[in-house]
Amino acid sequence: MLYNKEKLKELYSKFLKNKNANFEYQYGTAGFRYNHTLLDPVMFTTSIIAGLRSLTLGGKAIGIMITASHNPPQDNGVKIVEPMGEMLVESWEFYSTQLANSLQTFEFFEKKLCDIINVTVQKTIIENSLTKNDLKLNIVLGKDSRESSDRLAEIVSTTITSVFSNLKVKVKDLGLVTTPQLHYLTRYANKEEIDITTLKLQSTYFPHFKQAFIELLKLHYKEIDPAQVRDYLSYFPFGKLVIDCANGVGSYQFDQMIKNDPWFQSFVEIINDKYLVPSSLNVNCGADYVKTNQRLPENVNGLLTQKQGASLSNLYCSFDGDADRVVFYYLNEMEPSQFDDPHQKQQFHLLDGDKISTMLAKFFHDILAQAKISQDELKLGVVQTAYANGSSTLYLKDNLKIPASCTKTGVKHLHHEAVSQYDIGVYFEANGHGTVIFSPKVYKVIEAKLESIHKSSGERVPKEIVALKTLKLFTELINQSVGDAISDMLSVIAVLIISQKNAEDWNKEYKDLPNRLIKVIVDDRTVFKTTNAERQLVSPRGLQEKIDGIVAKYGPLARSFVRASGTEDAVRVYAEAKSTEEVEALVAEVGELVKSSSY
Ligand SMILES: CC(=O)N[C@H]1[C@@H](OP(=O)(O)O)O[C@H](CO)[C@@H](O)[C@@H]1O
Ligand SMILES: [Mg+2]
Repeated sequence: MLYNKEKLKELYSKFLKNKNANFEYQYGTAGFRYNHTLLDPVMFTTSIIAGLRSLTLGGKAIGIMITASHNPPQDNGVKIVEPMGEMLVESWEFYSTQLANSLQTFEFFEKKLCDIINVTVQKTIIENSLTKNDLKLNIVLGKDSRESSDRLAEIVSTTITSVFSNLKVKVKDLGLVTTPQLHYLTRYANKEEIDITTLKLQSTYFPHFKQAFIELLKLHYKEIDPAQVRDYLSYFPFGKLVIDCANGVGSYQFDQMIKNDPWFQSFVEIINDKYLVPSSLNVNCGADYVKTNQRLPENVNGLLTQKQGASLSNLYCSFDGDADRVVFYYLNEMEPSQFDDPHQKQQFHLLDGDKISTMLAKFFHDILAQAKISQDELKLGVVQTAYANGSSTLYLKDNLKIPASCTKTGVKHLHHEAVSQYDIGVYFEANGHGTVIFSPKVYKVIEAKLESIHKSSGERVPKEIVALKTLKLFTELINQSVGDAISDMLSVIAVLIISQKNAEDWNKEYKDLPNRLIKVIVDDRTVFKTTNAERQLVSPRGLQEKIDGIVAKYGPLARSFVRASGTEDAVRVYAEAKSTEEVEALVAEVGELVKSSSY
């Protein structure tokens, strides 16, 4: 038998004590995510599923992350990470949901477990003629800073080690890590085929990203003595980089990354870093707060920093609770004393996920041109969702002539589109969650070009070489497995420094249409079904026509759509229009329509 039946039964009783019999769990966009009091049973079943996934893949390391990202402090959640750092495959999301909802009696639960084992691990055993001795199970575990995270992590470790005590089991508990760090280390363990118990951020994640960032600066500012890293500061087109860490794990981890590095410390200021006070997580701060409310988080002081005798504006960014999202912003250059209200909107400029993706796309577009690589050789494209600002899509298509696709919400959809459609696929949700992926062809083209330049007549072609090396270093600086606030932040500032642009230059590329996103609570959100990358409702019947009728009143630039959230019990209404007044009126009208419909 693969599992220890006695232990399974014991833990079943232990973790099901607080089970709410009528509650239906769903592995959604971001795994299971609920109020923490509902999570003990689902932690138990999800740990078993993760264990089976590892066994099915011949002992490949599987990640488990305990987090509820930007949700309020009382929530928590769990998601499973595939060996190469990707999100769990869809068929296994289904098994996870099935097992979590089969807890009525122990017999029923065990039967369901055996059914899942039969179609998964058992197949691997037969196909590879394995014996029990060959079966290995490796789990890499991480958690965010919520109060309930310790308890939930304990359930995972206990379940894995007890239920599979008959097999060769290893669980590496990384403790407090960001979601992307967990993805990165899971991928690293499998790529390098190393014993998971030896995994350390200090020797992998931190040096990797720091190194790529510094190498990029050295490549572009050769005239400076590379030993004098401090000198590069004079090339920074902003004063300080102020990072709002949402009082979450990002503050702990970024602090670890730079703590022995006076150079990084000299241009970074971390605010909202109270990860040891879990009740403050995401409260009036963090990427979701800043993006949704389009205002500053708490604790931003001072707009300018004195550098080399000049006053330079600071650049700000906000991570979310598990540091897989980042948004940037800046303030007009005014002394703090001139502000009546530090939250005045007119002085606040948001640079969200759309601004990040368009900036990166433009940068890679220019780099490819400098490296003399055509669009036929390497296809560059951007993936967005319906929430992308209409101006960003027009800017990509009309100004930059870069293809842009639209997918359903949830990074797994964007990731899939980026991988299948493009060689360099830039994908970001408007909320700042995203990354860039580079196909194997990118690496081949870079190497082939570098080699042919070196061979050809000995003549140096510096601009082309610098462009090729820049591209190569960005494949390192970007965490390709998943959106990563730390890696994305370093990539953005690297682009700003290399192109010598400040936040205002960046923002000027296109002007966002005023937009608004609201939540409407309805009796049953599952009746809201969509098509066309979630931009149109097919159910409830007739509602889309009514929405179209309202939108038509607001002119050609106006847009509004309605969809059920995958992470909250609510329906989301998004609107954009040519003025703030119009967008407020439009979103209110569509919101009222949804609310007043008797669903
Ligand atoms: C409008 C919006 O921001 N939706 C978010 C939110 O999904 P919903 O399905 O809309 O609840 O959480 C997801 C997971 O973090 C994220 O991928 C997505 O972008
Ligand atoms: Mg997150």
